[in-house]
Amino acid sequence: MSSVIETIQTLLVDLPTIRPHKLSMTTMARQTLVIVRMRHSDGIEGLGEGTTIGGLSYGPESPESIKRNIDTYLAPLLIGQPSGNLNALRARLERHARGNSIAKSALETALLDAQGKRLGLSVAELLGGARHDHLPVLWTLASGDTRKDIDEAFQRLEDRRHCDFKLKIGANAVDHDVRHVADIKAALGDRASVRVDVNQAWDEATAVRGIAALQDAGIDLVEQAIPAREHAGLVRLSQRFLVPMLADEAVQDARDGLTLAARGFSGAYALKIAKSGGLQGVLELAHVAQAAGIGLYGGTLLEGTIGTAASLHAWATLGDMAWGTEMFGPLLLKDDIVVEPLTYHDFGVDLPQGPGLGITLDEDKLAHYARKN
Ligand SMILES: O=C(O)C[C@H]1C=CC(=O)O1
Ligand SMILES: [Mn+2]
Repeated sequence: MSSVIETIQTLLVDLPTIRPHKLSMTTMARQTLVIVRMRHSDGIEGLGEGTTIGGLSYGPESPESIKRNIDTYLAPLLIGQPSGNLNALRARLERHARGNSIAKSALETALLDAQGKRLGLSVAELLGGARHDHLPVLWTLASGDTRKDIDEAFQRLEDRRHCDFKLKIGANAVDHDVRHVADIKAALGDRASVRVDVNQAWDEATAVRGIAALQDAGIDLVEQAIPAREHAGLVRLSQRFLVPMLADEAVQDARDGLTLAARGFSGAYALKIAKSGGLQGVLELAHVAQAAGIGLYGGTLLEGTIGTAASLHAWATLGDMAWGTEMFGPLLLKDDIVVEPLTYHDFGVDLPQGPGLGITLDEDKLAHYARKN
């Protein structure tokens, strides 16, 4: 008899960050991973992970709601179903549950991990094959202090860990933020690419003023300067400036990608498995972007190793990503819950090898960091 899904366990795992991570909407001192352990009747376990940033300040899903919605609504849709038909399972989740893209991504990751282990293929191989085994990774400077950010950037350059940097801005007045960014760019010069992420903090008039100054300062990319739903404004900004716009919160899935492209947006899309409900959904968005001549960027919701590995398997199947990736999530965390962490070197990260995600849980670490109530 072919395998069926038997149990789905969810765990909240709290890991401290190596330093406060200051975003426009909140400051993170820890990250909460929602870990999914999906057991199948053939004895195989699939691992998945869902994260968000800053509780509810980023989006409508919180770690607690992800866990609760999987336990109460999504897991019962999957339990007892055949393990191997991922397209049917994805359609079933879509038909019976709206939204909840982070929860769905965690589940689809666990399904793919199990299927890969079952067939002896990596997740990238299941998705058609990896075109890369080493992907570039930038680092986010977000200590909130210009001097500290500059020191951090030089350290990463020296260690050959990162040569592209993203600065999180939008929490302060625009002039203050622009000075902060310009000082960092001036210190780094041509040694590094510097980009900014405003996380929707500006209105369009502020964005016009801020982006003009950022462009003069030599910034390479401006991410989500205005609110997610202001597609028309984002199109105007992309047409007004030479510095390219990166759409993040504005594009969740392929449909958003198509709408924005059809309205005349140019620039790049931040791909995130969490926004698109999983690896298949995010690749659909990537293909729309490719068809529209829009650049690709491998994004993160600050996932730990499992979610980061899942994303890497998806990005590895794509051709060149014009803006690389930001799959540094595990490096922002003080500890890990896997036996073998990802390998970061030479300004990037290696695609994990082996069946499924290529990741093994460290049971002791998991037990230590898992929330007890
Ligand atoms: O891009 C975001 O909005 C989310 C995230 C990615 C890197 C980072 O520091 O925050
Ligand atoms: Mn962003």
